[in-house]
Amino acid sequence: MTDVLHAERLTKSYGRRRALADCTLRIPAGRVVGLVGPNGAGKSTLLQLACGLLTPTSGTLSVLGARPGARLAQVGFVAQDTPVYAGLSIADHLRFGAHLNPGWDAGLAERRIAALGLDPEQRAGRLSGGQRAQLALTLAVAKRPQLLILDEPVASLDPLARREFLQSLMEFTAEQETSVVLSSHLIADLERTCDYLIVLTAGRVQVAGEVDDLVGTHHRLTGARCDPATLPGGQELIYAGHTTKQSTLVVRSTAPIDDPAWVVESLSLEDLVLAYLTEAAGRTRVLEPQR
Ligand SMILES: Nc1ncnc2c1ncn2[C@@H]1O[C@H](COP(=O)(O)OP(=O)(O)OP(=O)(O)O)[C@@H](O)[C@H]1O
Repeated sequence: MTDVLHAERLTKSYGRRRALADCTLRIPAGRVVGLVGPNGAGKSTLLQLACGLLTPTSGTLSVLGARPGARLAQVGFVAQDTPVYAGLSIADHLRFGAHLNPGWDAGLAERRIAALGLDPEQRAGRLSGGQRAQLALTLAVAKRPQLLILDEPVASLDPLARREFLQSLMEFTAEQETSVVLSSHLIADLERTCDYLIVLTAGRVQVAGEVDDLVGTHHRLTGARCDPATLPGGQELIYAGHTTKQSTLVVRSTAPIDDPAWVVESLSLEDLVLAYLTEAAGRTRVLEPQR
């Protein structure tokens, strides 16, 4: 199956500001991909490049095997600010969607609006932020796209709506074999939903891969204070934190670690992401004991 997204040395600059730098990335089809990174990491830039809304400064990008924007009928996109037409009703939006999209699923759109308890005659401008996001998501999903790109889709939803939305997204993707790329700061949500993860910091891909592989190959080591430079070759250091007596390391290793000097633990996805983010942020790594 063709990769849904393939980037080679993809770079995007806004004037002198480099938002993405030399990103090389392959996202296989059929995954629900979580894209995480701190504010300003380049997530929206990458998603907008994938939709053809921005053009790369250098490097190449293909989406569903074609240039971005060439297969728009197969790509559903919800931008971070979930834009809708304030003066049009919900029903107008659905009619508009039916008119513009050859694969439109009117039944799905109507069922979703009814399940959300929304009045089809209500103007979009009168919806709450969360309801507006749900309308934008309904429009994207009813296209029955091969690839759904969601830029922080759950940010404005309340906790129950967030859980319900992610649940319906998982059901939809399982039924339709749709690939999804969604950015979020809510790692616990991604842990429940995603089977593929990309961590982006300062415009660079720090790690990308199947969630099960990532969780299986990252380990937390705790032991007497040491110099991480002494780690064996097969262990890639991701994070190191030290007190005067103790070191806590996060390492990536495909081989099991059976050194008796370490207490070895597995990491949750959230801890794994935080290890990359902490390291990339250059946080103080020497933690002296409190006096
Ligand atoms: N239109 C623009 N003009 C100039 N700089 C921009 C523009 N859009 C984004 N940037 C800059 O590019 C960098 C990446 O921004 P981007 O919006 O892609 O990050 P993000 O990871 O989506 O952030 P957030 O989590 O805050 O939404 C930031 O430094 C941002 O200031």
